[in-house]
Amino acid sequence: MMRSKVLSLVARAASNRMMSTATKLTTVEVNDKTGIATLTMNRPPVNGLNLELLQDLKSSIDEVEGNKSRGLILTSSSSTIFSAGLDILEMYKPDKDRIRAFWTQLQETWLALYGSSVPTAAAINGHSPAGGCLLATSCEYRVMVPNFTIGLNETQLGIVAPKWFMASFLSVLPQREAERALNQGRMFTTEEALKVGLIDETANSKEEAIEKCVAFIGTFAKVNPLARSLTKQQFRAADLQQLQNERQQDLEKFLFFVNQPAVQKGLGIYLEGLKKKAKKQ
Ligand SMILES: CCCCCCCCCCCC/C=C/CC(=O)SCCNC(=O)CCNC(=O)[C@H](O)C(C)(C)COP(=O)(O)OP(=O)(O)OC[C@H]1O[C@@H](n2cnc3c(N)ncnc32)[C@H](O)[C@@H]1OP(=O)(O)O
Repeated sequence: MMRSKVLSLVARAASNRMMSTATKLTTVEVNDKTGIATLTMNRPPVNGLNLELLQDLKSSIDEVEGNKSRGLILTSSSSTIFSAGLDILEMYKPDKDRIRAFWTQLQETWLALYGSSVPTAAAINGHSPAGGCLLATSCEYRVMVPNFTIGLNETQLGIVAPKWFMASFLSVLPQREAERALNQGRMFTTEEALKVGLIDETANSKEEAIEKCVAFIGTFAKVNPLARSLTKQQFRAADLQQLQNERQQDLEKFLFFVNQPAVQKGLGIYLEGLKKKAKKQ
C-alpha cells in the first residue's frame, strides 16, 4: 500500500488500523502512533503452520514491507500457543502435490521473514516448538511470556531440522549451544531460554511483550533506515543465498525424507500421542 494511502487511512481511522482482514488466518494491525505493524497468527487451536497459514503469513509480511511500517511484531491470538510448528497433518500420509506446495511455501515464508527489510520482533505469548521457534528466531528480537516452552524439537519426532532452520537458530545461539540443543531436540522453558540467550527478554503478559518489542524497534528511530536494512541484509545474506541456491534440492530432500516408511511411522505415533494427550485433558 502506498504511503499516501496509508496517511489518508490514518486520518480516517481511530488509534489502530486493521490493514488486512481479507484472510482469517493472520491479521495485520498498524499502530498509528508508532507506525509499527502487529502481525497476528490466528489458526486455532495451535497455529499449526499448514499451507494456508504459511501463504497468509507471507502475504502479510509482504503487506508490511509494502506499507512502509516502521517494524513488524509477530504474535498469536491464542492465549497459550505462539505456534505449534508445522502442521504434522501436512507431512503425515501427504498428498503428493500439496506437500510440494507446502514445503515450497515454507521456504518462501522463511525467506520473506528472515530477509525482511523492516525491524522484526516476536512477542512469544505461548508455546513455540519447532516451526514456531523457526518463526521466532527468524525475527531480530524475542520477548516471551513465562511458563511456556520454545525450541527445535525435531529429533524428538524422528525428523531432522533442515540447514536453514539451523541458520535461524545459529543467528541467535552460539554454535555449541545450538548444536547440543538440536541434537537433543531440547525444549527450553521461558527462564531457560532467557538464560541461554534464545530469547532477549521476558514479559508478564502479551501486552507487555508487545510493548517491549515496540521499545526494541524504537531503538532504530534515529538510525538511517536504508543503512540499517542493508546492514541487516549483509548479516543474513549468506543464509538466504544458500537456501535460494538450493531450493529445489532442499525440496527433494524433504520429500524423500518425509516419505520414508520409518519417518511416516514415527509421525503417526507422535500424532497419536498428541491426540491421546488432548483427550485426557
Ligand atoms: C542428511 C540430512 C538430511 C536432512 C533432510 C531434511 C529433511 C527435512 C525433514 C523434515 C523437517 C520437518 C520440520 C518440521 C518442523 C516442525 O515444526 S514439526 C512440528 C513439531 N511440533 C510439535 O512437536 C508440537 C506438538 N504439539 C504440542 O506439543 C502441543 O500440542 C502444544 C504444546 C503446542 C499445545 O499443547 P495443548 O495446548 O495442550 O494442545 P494439544 O491438546 O496438545 O493440541 C490440540 C490439538 O492440536 C493438535 N496439534 C498440536 N500440535 C500439532 C501440530 N504440530 N500439527 C498438527 N496438529 C497438532 C493436537 O493433536 C490436538 O488435536 P485434537 O484436538 O486431538 O484433534
